[in-house]
Amino acid sequence: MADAYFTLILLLPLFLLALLYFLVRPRPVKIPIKNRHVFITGGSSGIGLALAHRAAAEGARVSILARSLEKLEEARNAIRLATGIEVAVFTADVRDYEAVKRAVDEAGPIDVLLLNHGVFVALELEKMELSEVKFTMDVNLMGCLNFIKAALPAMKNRKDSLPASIALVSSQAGQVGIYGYVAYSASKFGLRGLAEALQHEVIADNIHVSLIFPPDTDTPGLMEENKRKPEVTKIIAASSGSMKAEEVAKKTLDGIKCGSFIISCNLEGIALSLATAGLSPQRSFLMAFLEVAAAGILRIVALGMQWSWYGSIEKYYSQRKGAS
Ligand SMILES: NC(=O)C1=CN([C@@H]2O[C@H](COP(=O)(O)OP(=O)(O)OC[C@H]3O[C@@H](n4cnc5c(N)ncnc54)[C@H](OP(=O)(O)O)[C@@H]3O)[C@@H](O)[C@H]2O)C=CC1
Ligand SMILES: CCCCCCCCCCCCCCCC(=O)[C@@H](N)CO
Repeated sequence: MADAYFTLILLLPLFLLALLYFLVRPRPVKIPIKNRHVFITGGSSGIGLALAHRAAAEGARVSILARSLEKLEEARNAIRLATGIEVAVFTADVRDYEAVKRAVDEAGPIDVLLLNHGVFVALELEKMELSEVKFTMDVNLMGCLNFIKAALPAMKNRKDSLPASIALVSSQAGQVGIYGYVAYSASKFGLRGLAEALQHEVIADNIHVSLIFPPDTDTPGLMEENKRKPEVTKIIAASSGSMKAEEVAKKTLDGIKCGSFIISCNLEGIALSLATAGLSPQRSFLMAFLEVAAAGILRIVALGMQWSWYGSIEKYYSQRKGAS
């Protein structure tokens, strides 16, 4: 009897693995980037610039887009200096559909569309101007919709039969809401709904959607954000440490190349993605296995995180009361 139980406990995970192997959708895919057109928005700074460097070094034909031509040319020079490769630059504000359309038409059909542009201010909603809230939503969310709408027809009509990719840079603050990120989290959570629905619509065209969830990353954008960031936002964000832009760029390109729907960047990020797997698509039966096996325990860890974050918020407010 004890033996039978023992065998069952051993066999159960094997059955589960076998089941998940047949169950996971969409099916696994490999997306090459060498000799293909990789278009990166926000490619003049931070994570986008690191992505452009890396994609160029891996042999892709790279285009970068941002608002400031000056920063774009600086980026182009830096990439030429480091790799000897010439990237194409395009200026547009992602909020302006006509300008985006012109850039996309000029650049030619895209194989890997990397929507990385983004703006962020960490501030309580109460202290933010409504114009800043709208700006965040317009750039981070509408900017991606504008771009996809403009680029999709040519992406669908691409000549080769190779798989293509649309990748969106969200944030760990797009997986869990955090103090100071009411507007930002709204814009980044929005990308998830966008991505899940879009994957349904483009799977038949062999286009694969990825969502990237970086933690705090050392970039010019973060330096700027830190000037006004509430202390408690810093404490909560520190739960996931911080990364270099080059490390995030590596995880991102590796994830895109194997078609991962969700791309986490560090260990905390993997735990966060497992804990928030929900109904998102999963191509890897091994990740699916982890999602199923770890669900219960990760919910307890998540509740522990909230316990500690609410503790920080409580402390922050009692100190502020004491000070005034
Ligand atoms: N750094 C971090 O801690 C984290 C960042 N992220 C996300 O990663 C992405 C990149 O961040 P990061 O590298 O730090 O940002 P940076 O501020 O360093 O760079 C942002 C890039 O986006 C471009 N951009 C901004 N607004 C627009 C616009 N309206 N139209 C076109 N281009 C625009 C900027 O160029 P220009 O100003 O010339 O237009 C620049 O190239 C963002 O989506 C961000 O939300 C996610 C998690 C953590
Ligand atoms: C269940 C397991 C949980 C594991 C730990 C989870 C830790 C979450 C921390 C979230 C940090 C968010 C940083 C946002 C960075 C960002 O986007 C800004 N810098 C703006 O760019």
